[in-house]
Amino acid sequence: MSGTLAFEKWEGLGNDFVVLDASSEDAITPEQARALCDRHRGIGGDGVLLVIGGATPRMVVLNADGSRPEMCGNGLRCVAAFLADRTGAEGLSMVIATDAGDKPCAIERRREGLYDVTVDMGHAKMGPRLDVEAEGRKHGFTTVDVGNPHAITFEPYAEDEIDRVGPTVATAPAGGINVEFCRMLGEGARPRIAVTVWERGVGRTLACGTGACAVAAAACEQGRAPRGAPIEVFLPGGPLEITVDEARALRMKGPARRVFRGTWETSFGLGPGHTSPPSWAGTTP
Ligand SMILES: N[C@@H](CCC[C@H](N)C(=O)O)C(=O)O
Repeated sequence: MSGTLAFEKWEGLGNDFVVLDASSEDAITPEQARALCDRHRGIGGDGVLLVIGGATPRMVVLNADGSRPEMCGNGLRCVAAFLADRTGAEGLSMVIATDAGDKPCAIERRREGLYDVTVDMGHAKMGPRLDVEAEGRKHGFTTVDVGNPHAITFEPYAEDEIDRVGPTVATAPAGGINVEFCRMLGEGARPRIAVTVWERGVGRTLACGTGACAVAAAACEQGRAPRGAPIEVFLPGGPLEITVDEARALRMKGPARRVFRGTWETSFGLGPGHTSPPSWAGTTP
């Protein structure tokens, strides 16, 4: 079966997604998500974001490997901007439902197709220490759940070591985990943290919004950063501003940008819940 798939491509700090209007959660299969994310034979992306309309719109995330995580911070900013983009409003607030709960978002339009989005990400939950054997030694990680799971280290790691240790840690616990390798750049009143991410179901990405939140929460917990003040988390794709309050409530602020719109002549067929609204099919900005 073949069909035409209308999509938008969005990115937040280089964490990039194929965004699709959908009328149900099973609009595409894991295999189709893998095909869409393929950087050589598909559109290319770190994941697919299904946007299911309704009084409270819903985001469903599929990683590039077709697995379904509970949450995606950069993806949520992209979905909020995708929805705001259609209204033409300069500023807008909305709640978006996710598998990790409802997330209030405030969207400001910077210019055509470029938005700043602030999200109340919910509360961080500190988890048990994770020890993983790799490269002949034990690697210790702090675990933090921000809707999806993260393993965090502030130990120094070389770039090539991250590529070897990252995948081992990401697949160590049942269900997998996202991995963040961190370095404090500045402490005190204006803390800054450099982070390299190895994402579950994707691999190295240029940024991870939930990862930045988890890192900020771990830094506060370990006394590396103060609560209640913005923490700058520098990812390879750029900075995110994260605030962690006394109750571990998280706020994330960062950009979301539409890269292009298009249609894809598919050869794999679409799931029963997929919709291609003619209003935005086939246009390129
Ligand atoms: N890049 C995302 C996280 C996407 C999901 C993650 N790979 C997982 O499996 O939990 C973000 O910006 O948060």
